[in-house]
Amino acid sequence: MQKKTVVQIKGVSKKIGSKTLIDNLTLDIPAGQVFGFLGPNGAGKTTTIRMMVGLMSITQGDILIQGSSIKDEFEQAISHVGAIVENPEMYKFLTGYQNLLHYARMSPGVTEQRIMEAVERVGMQHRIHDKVKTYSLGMRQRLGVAQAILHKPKLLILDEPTNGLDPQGIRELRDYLRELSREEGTTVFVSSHLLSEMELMCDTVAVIQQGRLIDIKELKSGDSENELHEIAFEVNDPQRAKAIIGEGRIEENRLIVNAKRESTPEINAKLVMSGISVFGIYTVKHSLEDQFLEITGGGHIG
Ligand SMILES: Nc1ncnc2c1ncn2[C@@H]1O[C@H](COP(=O)(O)OP(=O)(O)OP(=O)(O)O)[C@@H](O)[C@H]1O
Repeated sequence: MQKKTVVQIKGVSKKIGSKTLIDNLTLDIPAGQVFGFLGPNGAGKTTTIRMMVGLMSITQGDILIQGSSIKDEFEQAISHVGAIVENPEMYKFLTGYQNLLHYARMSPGVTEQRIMEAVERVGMQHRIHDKVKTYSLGMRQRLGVAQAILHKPKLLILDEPTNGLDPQGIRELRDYLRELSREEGTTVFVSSHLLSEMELMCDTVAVIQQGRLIDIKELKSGDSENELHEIAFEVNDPQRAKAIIGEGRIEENRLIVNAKRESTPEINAKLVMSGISVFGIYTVKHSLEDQFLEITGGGHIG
């Protein structure tokens, strides 16, 4: 079955003066996913997002949202979008709820019931009647997301949502974004320069660098047990170790095997029982991380 597509970025380029910020970017974002947009600082993530929400003009190409062109049918296209691109403006001396009520009055059809539903989606029901000035960064962000989803958009766009959050905050963000995509069928598009966060949050990741799309990867969400890792066994006789295991590659005094983490003890036992001395066992690198570091040159990331 063909996947339904919410966003089609079609051959988009952005030029400012003689500088090409985005270079012929083509990308389909399937419905119902948490889709990651990954790239080092300055790769062009924010520029792309600005074009997706009409904050910046498109030099060449087009972006369709639910089939409507952001260039030619802006009102129609943007009606499907909720976004936090820059920091959302909130009135600090009003409560979270009063802020949402204020926005709801500007969006036709948003009922008080929907406001509370959005509040629950981001887990803010216990603090929603407190003043915004008492909120932590994470809570302000939740309020921003609640505001962005009030009108039940098909697409929620968040630019670097994990910036400034602690690990607990990132976990909570991941949980409610996943729930949002599951419960309301919202497609979530998040940008980040951190692969580790994208891996935890996203179903698919598109990698960009210097304004160009360089890779798209589907991630096996929540299935880390079945993921293959490169596991290195530091041994006295790597040639013989390879013959015993029947696979792997040799690097100096190590045999490196591509295997699930759970098979480590089994491989180790096989080696030891065949008289091989094992001095150390460690996971070399995650393959996606490997690729990402290779592609982006490593130094710029996070
Ligand atoms: N208005 C502008 N005029 C000229 N160059 C710009 C403009 N806006 C952005 N750039 C440049 O375009 C490139 C992409 O910037 P962009 O902000 O989209 O990157 P990013 O991937 O979002 O990175 P970051 O995570 O650092 O925000 C950068 O080199 C930036 O300096």
